[in-house]
Amino acid sequence: MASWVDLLASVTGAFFLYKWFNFQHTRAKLAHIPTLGSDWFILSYLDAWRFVFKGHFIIEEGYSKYKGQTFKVACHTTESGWLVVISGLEMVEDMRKAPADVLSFRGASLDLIQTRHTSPNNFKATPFHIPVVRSPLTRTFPGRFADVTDEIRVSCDDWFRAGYVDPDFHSWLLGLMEPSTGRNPEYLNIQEMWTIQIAVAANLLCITPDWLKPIVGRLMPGHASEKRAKQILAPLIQKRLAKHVALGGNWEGKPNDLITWLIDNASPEDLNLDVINAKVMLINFASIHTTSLTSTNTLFDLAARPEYIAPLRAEIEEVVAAHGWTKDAMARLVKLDSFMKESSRLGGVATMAMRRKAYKDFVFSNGMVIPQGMSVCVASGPIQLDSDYYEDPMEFRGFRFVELRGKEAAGLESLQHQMVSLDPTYMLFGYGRNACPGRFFAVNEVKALLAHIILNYDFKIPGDSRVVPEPIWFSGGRNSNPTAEILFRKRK
Ligand code: HEM
Repeated sequence: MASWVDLLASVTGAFFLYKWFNFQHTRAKLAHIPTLGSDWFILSYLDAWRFVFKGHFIIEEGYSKYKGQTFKVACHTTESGWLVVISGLEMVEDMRKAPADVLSFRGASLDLIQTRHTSPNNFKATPFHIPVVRSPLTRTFPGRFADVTDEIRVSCDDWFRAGYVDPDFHSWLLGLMEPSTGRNPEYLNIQEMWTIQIAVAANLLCITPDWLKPIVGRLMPGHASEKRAKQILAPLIQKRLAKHVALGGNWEGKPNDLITWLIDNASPEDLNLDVINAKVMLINFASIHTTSLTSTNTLFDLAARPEYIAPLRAEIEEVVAAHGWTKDAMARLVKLDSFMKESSRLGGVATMAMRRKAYKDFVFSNGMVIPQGMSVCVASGPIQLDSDYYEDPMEFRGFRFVELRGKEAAGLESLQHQMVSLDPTYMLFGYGRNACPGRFFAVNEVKALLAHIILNYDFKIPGDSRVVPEPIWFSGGRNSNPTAEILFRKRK
């Protein structure tokens, strides 16, 4: 009779055989695309781990070898285990024009975030949060700009009293617009941690065998956080749902906030507490860390280049004196916009953009084929540092974009060279139909936060250093160094 050891050895052997067969099958499909690293079974698995910690170097190396073409890297966060990287602007345009049912943002995100297991409520629901961000949120915030700046003032006072910066105000702004719940420290902490919990769980799930994922997924702390957030928001959401059902879309005193917009845009199947709560969390997921990283990166770049502080302060003082703390004033802060954009061009939040999954075979105009089931992205980081697109690309020129606007006589209303504009040579917000719908809100929010800090605080890197602390890279994502410090002092 076979012992347990024999049985275990057979199951393990069968599992590896299955993995090996799958690997060979995928390798054959992608044989026409050069590999950066090894395309042998075990070695490519090790390369996928190397990508987690050295992804940005690997993408840079691929770009310098295959600029204008395509290469592939081993990667845990795709279904196939490979990520195809493109680098030519013509190919970027092909991707932009590809229909969503051929190259899918949602397909790539479901793999990347492992949504089926990390947040089943978001997985089951339709993506109705996207039109909510694109339309009512973006339309409403200019008229609510006083709320935005008030929240920034309150948050800055709290942070600097506490002695550290914890940019959390988004939950109140986006999620609730009701200070009693939105400023609830437990809720803010849950929402902030959820983003990290989902990112960690997704990476773990990507290397978990498929049959184990439902079990491992359920054990992840993100589920408990979503449940607790739901308990906190339940009274608010349920009251609104009840009114919506009883009185329809229009009732007296209906608040103009995210929960209302989500309820108004949800289909009948999505109109329930679980889904509305999950959508609030998802929108905060998309906005909290991206916005705080962008603000933090810009602050470090500015603290390391104090010569920019005086001209930026002068611009803010002049514009705010004439136009107050309004959305209109933010549009006039052209130097600050340029500085923020230059900071993101050289740093940003990731070295790749436009990750899509091919739901059908996709053929680029140069004949290159991405087979169905494979994931593809753009080497946006190296493109942003390429001398073909930027003069002296490695030099930090804070007013680079405002000078370009001046040269081309682009008026205030022109989006050209502004941080929100979409451009294949600047992909902080992605490109094409899935480009970030929250970018208008995000840029204005970051600008208002930085303008407030620049006007009200003196700041510097300890020891008057002019060196920006090294960022921490993870799977091609760029995070500010968590041990780095900036010293702040309230201006007299
Ligand atoms: C500086 C801050 C932000 C950055 C750098 C950023 C960046 C991005 C990027 C790169 C994408 C993917 C685009 C693509 O693949 O083409 C994206 C998508 C998205 N962002 Fe943002 N984002 C920011 C702030 C926000 C904010 C504040 C919100 C909400 C108010 C938001 C909501 C979304 C949503 C819902 C999507 C998914 C779009 C879709 O599925 O079509 N983002 N963002």
